[in-house]
Amino acid sequence: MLLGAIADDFTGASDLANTLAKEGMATTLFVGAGGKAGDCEAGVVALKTRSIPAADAVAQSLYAARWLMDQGCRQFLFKYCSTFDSTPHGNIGPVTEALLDLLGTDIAIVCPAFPATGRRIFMGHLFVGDRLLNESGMQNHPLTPMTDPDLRRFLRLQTKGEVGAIHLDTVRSGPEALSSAFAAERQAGHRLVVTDAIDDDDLRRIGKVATDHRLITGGSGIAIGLPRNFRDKNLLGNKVRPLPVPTGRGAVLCGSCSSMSQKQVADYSRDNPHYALDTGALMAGKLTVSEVTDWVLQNSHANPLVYSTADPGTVSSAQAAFGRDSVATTIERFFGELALALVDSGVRRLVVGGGETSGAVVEALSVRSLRIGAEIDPGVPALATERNGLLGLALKSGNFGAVDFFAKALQQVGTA
Ligand SMILES: Nc1ncnc2c1ncn2[C@@H]1O[C@H](COP(=O)(O)OP(=O)(O)O)[C@@H](O)[C@H]1O
Ligand SMILES: O=C(O)[C@H](O)C(=O)COP(=O)(O)O
Repeated sequence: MLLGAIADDFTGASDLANTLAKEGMATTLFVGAGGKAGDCEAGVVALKTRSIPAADAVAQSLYAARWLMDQGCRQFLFKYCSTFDSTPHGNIGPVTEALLDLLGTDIAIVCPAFPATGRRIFMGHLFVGDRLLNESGMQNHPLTPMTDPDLRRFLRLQTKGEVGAIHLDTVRSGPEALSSAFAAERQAGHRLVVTDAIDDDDLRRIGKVATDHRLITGGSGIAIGLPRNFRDKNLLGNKVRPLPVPTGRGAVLCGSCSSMSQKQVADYSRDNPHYALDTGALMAGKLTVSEVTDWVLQNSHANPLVYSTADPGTVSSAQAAFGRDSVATTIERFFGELALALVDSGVRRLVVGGGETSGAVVEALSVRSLRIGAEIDPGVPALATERNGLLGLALKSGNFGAVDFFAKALQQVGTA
């Protein structure tokens, strides 16, 4: 294994694995660290650490990093959300600083840019499309409302040390100038450096200069230029293999409340059976997994949708009534148990919307690794794994995918 990545949620891990596979690295997505790595050139360890206490996120990330070091990795990538999903006391800073210490290195690029999905960084500020982060809808996220687009200022709330910055004009001034800028940041003691990028060429410029950086952090975009560095050193073996195709019934589970997920749920619901989870009934213990499982199986000929997706007002009301963390945990657990019941009842194609939701589903299925297939929409690949036979999955990041994503994904993760 050449490149080892640690992702703070499952859709993000899938998104990064997609980028690395598209750029020609034989990539495996691991559910947690440990066990046999098999024959891959890039390993992405999916964790569910984005919204847990920082100390726990650091411990789990260091365990994963040590496992990747044992697999022989030369370069390490800490992958978080392209919308920098975190909180003022969140985990991106502490995990990055702990990884710098473990890996014995003194600089980490901080670059969540992912232009293919509209995430761009200019003068240290994160844009989603033509909106600043705090006006993009991410300010309404149920767990990590993003209210400050200034990454340097926001990240500094989480770090021990000062946060540096390299702006677009330097990124575009050639490899020597960019290397010198990183050296200057090191000299200034800035171990985390927010680095501008507004298109894929910027990401490839940064990736090329970062060829010897032991640790890099960002969204999946920052990985675009990394496989080329390994190929230029004749380290890649053209090992990418096509994905096996499962056959069987499908279902869609969506716990994401993003603005795009709301559109996707509405679009899919027009032509397919759909079931909206009643959060109040769920919190009162009046809604059971078995009754929803029965409903899905009765409608399984039409690939039904089950969702908790709701508008920000509805989400806020539920959080006020039952507590943010309690609602989140209960809904995630419900989707995990539902997915397990469906797969063990013969469902062979599962499309999941939401990062935390996907983590709950994949962990409930107790699968150890997933293979990466073709990209369905930017940042979302088809995946395959084994549980009672071949299982096709798609783990959709909250705001990723076109409006018709669910129907498209069901067709691309297997056949009916
Ligand atoms: N109707 C709802 N009310 C409150 N919280 C919800 C609701 N539906 C989902 N959630 C919670 O919101 C969070 C959504 O996070 P996630 O699955 O990562 O979606 P995204 O990818 O959009 O960030 C999860 O913890 C989920 O359980
Ligand atoms: O947007 C990204 O970089 C990732 O794919 C991601 O982390 C999305 O997280 P979400 O919770 O699924 O929105």
